Amino acid sequence: MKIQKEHINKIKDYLWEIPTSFRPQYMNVPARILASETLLDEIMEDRSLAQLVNVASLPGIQGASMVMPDVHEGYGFPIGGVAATSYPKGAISPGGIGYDINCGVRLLLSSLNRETVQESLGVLSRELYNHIPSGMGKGGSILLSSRKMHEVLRNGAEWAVSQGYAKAEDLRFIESNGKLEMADPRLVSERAKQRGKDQLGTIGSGNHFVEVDYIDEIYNTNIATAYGLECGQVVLLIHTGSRGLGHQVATDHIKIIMGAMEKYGINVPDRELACVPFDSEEGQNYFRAMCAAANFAWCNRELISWEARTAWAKVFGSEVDDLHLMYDVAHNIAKLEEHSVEGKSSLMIVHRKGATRAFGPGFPELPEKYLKAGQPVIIPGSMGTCSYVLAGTARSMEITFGSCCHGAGRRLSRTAAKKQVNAPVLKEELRSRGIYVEAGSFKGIAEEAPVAYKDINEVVETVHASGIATKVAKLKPMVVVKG
Ligand SMILES: Nc1nc2c(ncn2[C@@H]2O[C@H](COP(=O)(O)O)[C@@H](O)[C@H]2O)c(=O)[nH]1
Ligand SMILES: [Mn+2]
Ligand SMILES: [Mn+2]
Repeated sequence: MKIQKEHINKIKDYLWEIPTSFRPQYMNVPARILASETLLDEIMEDRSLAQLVNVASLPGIQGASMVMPDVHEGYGFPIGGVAATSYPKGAISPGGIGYDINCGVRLLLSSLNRETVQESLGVLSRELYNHIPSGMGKGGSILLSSRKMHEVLRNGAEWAVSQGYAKAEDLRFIESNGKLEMADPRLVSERAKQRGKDQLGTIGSGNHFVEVDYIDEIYNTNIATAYGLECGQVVLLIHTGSRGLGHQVATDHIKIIMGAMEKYGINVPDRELACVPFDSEEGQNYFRAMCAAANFAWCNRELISWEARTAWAKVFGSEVDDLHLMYDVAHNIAKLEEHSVEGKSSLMIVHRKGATRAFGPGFPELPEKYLKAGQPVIIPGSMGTCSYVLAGTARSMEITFGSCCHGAGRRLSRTAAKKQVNAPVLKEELRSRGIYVEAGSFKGIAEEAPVAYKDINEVVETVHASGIATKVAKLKPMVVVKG
């Protein structure tokens, strides 16, 4: 089914809708798109909107099936999608979370400024590359026994603190404090545990990275001050998830859930939307395993922070107590949250797949110094353009179930990017612009070239103008370590 422009109604600036009358036989709610006119044209080039319409058929879906402006097609659900289902009988669908459970980003702040680090960038890029294992299947220095694996899966980032890899203060600056209480390590298969046992502290390949940026522009001084951001300040951005462990959890449970659908009489237009009632045995088993994998990812980003802090101290001196965690937020996850649809508030299962939580001011989980500002929303762009920090708003609660975009979003497939991009030339070009790239392969650089991604400025303008998040600061890259 190809979605054409005539199927889409404009609701207001930046908000579009495909009504249920488009596919009344299976759409339970309308499908909504948050995009500028330009981005909408780009979005229509792949299967994202057909997938968005399919998601509207999920049992128990509430309000609307939604996509953010960075949307592109994914496994069953589009990447950049949000779907909230009713608790406890609505659907839980692993495809709505993605294979890299709790892929996410964190931002750490240094006390150094752009000029101070300029001379050290070459050394810094090599030290970060040497301290942080990257690349497909690359293991780290920690080998988890099965007892320790259970502790990590149960306790998330807290485990890293308990072992002396991080200070307890980090935990306050992580979504859900880096730990989902419903995690049950017994529901994570032996195969998944085997895959993950040497993967803590590793970034993996492709789209994942560790990046040194400087703050190029501040848009909202009050919020920037609350977050501790200043113009010219050097910061570190980490993007990765739950590695092979999370992938195996998704693989195992998708198979189980596909097999169980018939029992619950569930029919969806695409097998990749496989789902079961949240309160079913299979639904609970997946959710609790997903929580465990999410905990593994938070612990992973904490361990990578430890490696980065070690490299940092080696380059800038151990007396510099630096790289304080500003915030860590997931973009592939399902959470139980209270939301309101047509004035009625209730508990929902919010699937965010390539979408960032963006809760507004006053959200009690936030550290006190962010309470007035709202939750930090960290949006990476690409290795050659820029990234952004935004703040969640009350408006996001009204229109996107407290969610925002998670990046620029792909516009070229990996294969197409490899055909178009000459990686050695790109690496040199970035170097001439002051950006040091360290990567395991030229193939990885080509796949992740800036041209492979949409215009991050346009994506961020869209979420800012639609009111779901407020622009706070723009970051520009100086060092990029890629898998
Ligand atoms: N600052 C950087 N941003 C990057 C880089 N490579 C990718 N990206 C952006 O991250 C998001 C994450 O998307 P995901 O779906 O892979 O989780 C992506 O949309 C890009 O905009 C980079 O090297 N640096
Ligand atoms: Mn990601
Ligand atoms: Mn990922």
